Amino acid sequence: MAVYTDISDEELTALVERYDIGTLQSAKGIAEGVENSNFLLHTTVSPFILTLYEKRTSENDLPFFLGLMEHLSARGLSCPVPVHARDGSVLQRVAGRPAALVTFLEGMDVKRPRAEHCQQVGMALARLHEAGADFGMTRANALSVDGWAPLAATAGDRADTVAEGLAALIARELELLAGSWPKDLPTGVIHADLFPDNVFFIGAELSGLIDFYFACTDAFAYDIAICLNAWCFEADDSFNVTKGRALLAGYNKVRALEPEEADALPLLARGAAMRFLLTRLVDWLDGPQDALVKPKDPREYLKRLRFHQHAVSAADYGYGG
Ligand SMILES: Nc1ncnc2c1ncn2[C@@H]1O[C@H](COP(=O)(O)OP(=O)(O)OP(=O)(O)O)[C@@H](O)[C@H]1O
Ligand SMILES: N[C@@H](CCO)C(=O)O
Repeated sequence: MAVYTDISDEELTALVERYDIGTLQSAKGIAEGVENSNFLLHTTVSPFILTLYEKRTSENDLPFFLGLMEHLSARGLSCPVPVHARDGSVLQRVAGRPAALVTFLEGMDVKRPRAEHCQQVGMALARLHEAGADFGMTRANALSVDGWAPLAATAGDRADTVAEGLAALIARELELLAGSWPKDLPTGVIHADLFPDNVFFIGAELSGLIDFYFACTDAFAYDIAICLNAWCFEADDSFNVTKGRALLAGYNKVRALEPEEADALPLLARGAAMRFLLTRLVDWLDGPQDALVKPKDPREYLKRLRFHQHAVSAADYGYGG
């Protein structure tokens, strides 16, 4: 589940009254997600999503995330849009937490993505990168190469309880990544967490993107590398090059990859696997012991990392083929 904070009926009614969105008819907590508390509200006008931001989403970053959704939507990208209260504000405080109401996006995530889904994700990612080009705010990526060593230190030798030799593997890998991480690739706004649960489809058509709470300013190609990790591996941990080819071709159709971006893909994919391995590892070891929030398995990303360690060029991901 992801409802860490309960809200009283009185508080919800008072919240809805701050907006010009009709009167509240129903509210229910949403089970999916692990980061923040989400509620589906129905008013006499339409459905909305109310998010209460929990501890991993910094309040200082909320103007960036909410402003970005508004900006991308104004540029034609389908994503939730923050709703303005009567006084013009988008950020509220509910049950002691920072909160925002956003529009409801129709569609469903796909549980078993196929190549045609991957192609559409590639196109949507490139559109996001283009639509973000004139966004006026920036946010450093706290979960890029400089942020990984502190996560590894938090896990420490306890990593070996998750997989034999994992602590040493992480140490070696971090040294390599820190020494070779590319610094001059084209950058801009990236989503940074465009996993299948954050992309909605209606039938076979992509209907929109959600969950911009890791968005930041970083290399576009790193965002592609995250998607290759999240969309193109099979349940048996093998890389599906047909899906990789579809994702990269979809991206390239909208925004052509620079040669140096393609060359950097194996290393970026390796770093992206490390990022999710580390955040999952820390959550696995130290996350809330609430049986309702099931931590995601870090070992999935260890297996992906091993694939990337052996990749030599973008062709291994289906690029140019
Ligand atoms: N604008 C929206 N329209 C429709 N459904 C939404 C919207 N925002 C969130 N949801 C629903 O709420 C769920 C959780 O949202 P979200 O992924 O943003 O939460 P999270 O806690 O940040 O999760 P994650 O673990 O992916 O970081 C989604 O899977 C989706 O079902
Ligand atoms: N998408 C992340 C979790 C939420 O950011 C993961 O699968 O580890």
